[in-house]
Amino acid sequence: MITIQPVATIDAVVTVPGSKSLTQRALIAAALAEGSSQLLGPLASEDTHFTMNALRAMGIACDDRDPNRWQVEGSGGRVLAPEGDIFLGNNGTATRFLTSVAALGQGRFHITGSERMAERPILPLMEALRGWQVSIDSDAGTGCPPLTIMAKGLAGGRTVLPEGKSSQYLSSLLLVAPYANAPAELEVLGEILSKPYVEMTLAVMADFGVRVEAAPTLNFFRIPRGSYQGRTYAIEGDASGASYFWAAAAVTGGRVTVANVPVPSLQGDAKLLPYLARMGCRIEQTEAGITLIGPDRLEGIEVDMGDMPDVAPTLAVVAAFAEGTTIINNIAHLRIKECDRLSAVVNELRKLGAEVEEEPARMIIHGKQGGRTLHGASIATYNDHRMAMSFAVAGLRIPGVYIGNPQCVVKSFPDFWERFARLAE
Ligand SMILES: O=C(O)C1=C[C@@H](OP(=O)(O)O)[C@@H](O)[C@H](O)C1
Ligand SMILES: C=C(OP(=O)(O)O)C(=O)O
Repeated sequence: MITIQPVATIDAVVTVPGSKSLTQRALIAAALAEGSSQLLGPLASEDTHFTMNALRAMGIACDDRDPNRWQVEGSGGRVLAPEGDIFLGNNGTATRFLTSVAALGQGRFHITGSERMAERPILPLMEALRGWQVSIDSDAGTGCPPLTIMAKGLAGGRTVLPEGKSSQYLSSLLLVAPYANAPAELEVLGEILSKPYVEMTLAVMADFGVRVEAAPTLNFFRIPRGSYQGRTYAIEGDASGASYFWAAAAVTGGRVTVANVPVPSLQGDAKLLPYLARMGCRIEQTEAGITLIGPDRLEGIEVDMGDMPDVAPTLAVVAAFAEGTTIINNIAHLRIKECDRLSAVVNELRKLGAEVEEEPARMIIHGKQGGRTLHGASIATYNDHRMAMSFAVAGLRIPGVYIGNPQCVVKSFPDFWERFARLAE
């Protein structure tokens, strides 16, 4: 349990660790590439170590002794079947991405994870891989991990990705498609949520030398055969991690500059900034970074967060301090994250005294008197790093906010609490 101390105001410059999404994509592209790669400014966290250790077990040499410069020796697309299980904890990105990487190999791969990962679906990805002649089964028949893959490479040709609530299925297929035995075509059914992550995947693939032909709607792709080329690759600071610091300025009427998230960014979560601007915050872009200046009075807004689920909890906490109502639409996919994040955010905001409505795919927050009616509470974090980090922001304004299981931030931001405490200095 950690106690958050309220602050009068904030004036700080912070840096954040490397992007989790970019680090994991770069690790995979580098692992499959011809030649070696250096990743500059990567994220060292529980999730990225799960990814790296799994790649090592598949025969890829990764050297992370220098925390700012990881070295990866590309295998040219060769993937070995490890003796034991590939355990990926509650890392949804790695579980989805490495399932397809395993399919490139030869032999049996067994992918497992935490109890929660066994509730996070992967069936649409399994079905699309079957379209490329991959033999893959969910051990319990639930369409969730653990999974067994009897790998013999990807046939390529045309396959269809059924509708699902994660863009990670699509990114996963795209990342490995250049290594199929024949040029690949991929059709995607239904609404695509979290689209900027797909654009990020295409950008990283292009940076490592593979260009994909993509329909503007992202529902059809042609992927040529090819291979990634090893390179030196600089990773942006994590925009989702930065959101807690910008939110801190928003709720305290203070000022926070995040030094290492560029705008424009490859990360869709940087688009939280225009939403915070609509709530009344001022955004300034200077050589020092992106500065957010909180207003005297935050206004409620209506937003679609289908494209940026990871910062929906951040916005929800800020909304509790606004005057008027905030409606966050299109967030059904929050229910299959580290926890059911839609319910979790609603429950914990209510503990702080906020009036919140929960619907299947949206959340309505009635900000009363600019947060002056809120009070402290012990916040449960459901072993979800984003619950811990977003509710910490509330504690900067209201006394008596305690965050349970604070160490869950190791998933994406191991030294979050040290950096957060420095806001008060
Ligand atoms: O591709 C990625 O790196 C991610 C995609 C998103 O997941 P969904 O596509 O499942 O929404 C996001 O929530 C996750 O943290 C990272
Ligand atoms: C949803 C997340 O991650 P993943 O899906 O990779 O577990 C997250 O980091 O918020």
